[in-house]
Amino acid sequence: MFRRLPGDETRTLVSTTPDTAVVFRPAVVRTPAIISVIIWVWRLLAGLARAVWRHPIATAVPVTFGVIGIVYGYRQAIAVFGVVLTSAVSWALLDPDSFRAVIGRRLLAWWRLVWIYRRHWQPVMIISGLGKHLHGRDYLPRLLRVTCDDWSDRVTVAMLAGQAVTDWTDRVDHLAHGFGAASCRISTLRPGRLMLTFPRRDPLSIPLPAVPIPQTAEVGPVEIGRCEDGTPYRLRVHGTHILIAGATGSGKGSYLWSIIRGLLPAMRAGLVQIWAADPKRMELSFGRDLFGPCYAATPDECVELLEAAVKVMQERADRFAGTRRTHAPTVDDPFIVLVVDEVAFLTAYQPDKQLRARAIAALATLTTQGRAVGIGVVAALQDPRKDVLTIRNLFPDKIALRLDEPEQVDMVLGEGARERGALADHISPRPDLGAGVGYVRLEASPDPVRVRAAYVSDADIRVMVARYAGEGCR
Ligand SMILES: Nc1ncnc2c1ncn2[C@@H]1O[C@H](COP(=O)(O)OP(=O)(O)OP(=O)(O)O)[C@@H](O)[C@H]1O
Repeated sequence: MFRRLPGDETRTLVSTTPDTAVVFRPAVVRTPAIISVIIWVWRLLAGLARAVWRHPIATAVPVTFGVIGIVYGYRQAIAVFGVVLTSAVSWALLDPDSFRAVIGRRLLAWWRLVWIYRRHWQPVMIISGLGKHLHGRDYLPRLLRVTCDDWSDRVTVAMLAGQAVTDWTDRVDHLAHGFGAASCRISTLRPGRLMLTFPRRDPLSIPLPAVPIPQTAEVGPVEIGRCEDGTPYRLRVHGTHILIAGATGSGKGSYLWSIIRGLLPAMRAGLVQIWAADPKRMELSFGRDLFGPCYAATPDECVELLEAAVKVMQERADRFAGTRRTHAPTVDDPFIVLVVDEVAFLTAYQPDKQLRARAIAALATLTTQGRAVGIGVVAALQDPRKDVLTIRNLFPDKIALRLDEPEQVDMVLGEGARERGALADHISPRPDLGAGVGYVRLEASPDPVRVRAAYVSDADIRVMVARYAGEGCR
C-alpha cells in the first residue's frame, strides 16, 4: 500500500546514447498535492476493504471489542475479553484436538501468513527471481492463502502471467530457505495456481515400530508405515508391481518385510502365496521358513522360481481367457506375490549370460502380463540405472529411498519428480533418521509424497516365523 507513486523513479532516470554526450531526461509533470492525497486515501480505503474481505474474523474481533468499549465502556470490553480468553484457554486445555481443529490451526495460519509469508514475500520473490522490480514497481506472484495442518504450512499462490511451473520448481531451495523451512514441495492446483507445502516439523524423523499384523485376511492395500502428514501409508500390492530402489542401508528390507507382514493373515487363509527370491541371501533368508518351498537363493533356483511363476501365469491366462478380465484372490487361485531382493544380481551382475537373459525374460513377462491374473512382483535394487534393470519402466509403482545421485531420482520416479520435491538424494544416511524414508507417487496425484516404512526388527521376524511358518506355499 505504501508503494511509490508512478513518476517518483522516473525523475531520477537518465539515459545516454553510447559514445555521445547526448543526455535524455524524462519530462516530469508535477502532480498537485490534492491528487496525491486522493490516491493515498483511495489506497488506504482499498487496503482496509481488502483486509476485511481477506481476514473477516481477525478484523471482526478488535472491531467488536472496540464497539463494546465505545457503547458500554472499556471496563465491560475488558471483562468480555477476559471471559472469551478464559473460555478459549479452558477449551484448549480440556479438548486440545477440537480446539486445534476449529481455532488453533486458523490462528496459526493467520500468524504465519502475517509473520512469515507476507513479511518475507517481496524480498524472497525478488531475490529468487520469481518477481520483478520494473520501473519502480514490484510485479509479484500473489500470496492468496495460508492454511496449516499438524505438520506443514500450505501456501496458495497465483503465478504471474507468463510464468511456468518449472520457474517455481527450479527455485524450491530459494523458497525453503527464504521462508525458514527444511524443504518446499510444489503442486499445481489449476492453471496459474500453485500450492507450496512447507513442513514445520518432520513426523518421520524417528523410526516407526513394526505395524501390528492385521486381524483380518485382506489383500487390499497393506499398511506399511506413515506418510509425512502423519496418516498411515498403505501400499497397494495386488494388481500392480512394485520397484523399491535405494542405496545400501537405505532400508529396502523394511519395505519387503512390512509388505510380507501385512499379508500374513491372507497367507494363512490361503488367499496369498509369498514367493521369495533371495540371491543376496542376507535379507529374506532370515525368515525363510515363512516361504516353505517357494524360497530360492542360488541364481539357478531364483530363475527357476521366476519361470515357475511364469508357468502359473500362463496356465491362469489360458483358463481365464474370455471368462474374466481381473483377478480376485481365492484359495484355488491365490494372489502370488513374488518378492525379489536385489534383483540386479539376476539381471545385471549375473556372470552367466544365459541365466541373466532367462531372468530378464521371466521378469519382463511377469511384469507385463502378471497383474490381471493375480501375480505381482515386488523387487528391490540398489542401482536404478537402465543398464542394471532394463525393465524398470514395467513396474507401475516405484519407491525411491535414499539415492546417491540427484539424477537417480527421476530414473526411479519419472521425469520431473525431483523438481517437484522428491529429494531422495538428500535423505540422511544415518539409519535412525533416514533408513526407510522414501518418496512415492500415489495414484491420486503426480506429486511425490514422503513416507517412512516401519522397521520390522529381527525379533519381529522371529515372531512372524514362529506364528506363520508352514502356512503359505506348501
Ligand atoms: N524403516 C526403518 N526405520 C528405521 N531404521 C531402519 C529401517 N529400515 C532399516 N533400518 C536400519 O537401517 C539398517 C539397514 O537397513 P537394510 O538392511 O534394510 O537396508 P537395505 O537397503 O536393505 O541395505 P542393503 O541393500 O545393503 O541390504 C538396518 O540394520 C536398520 O538398523
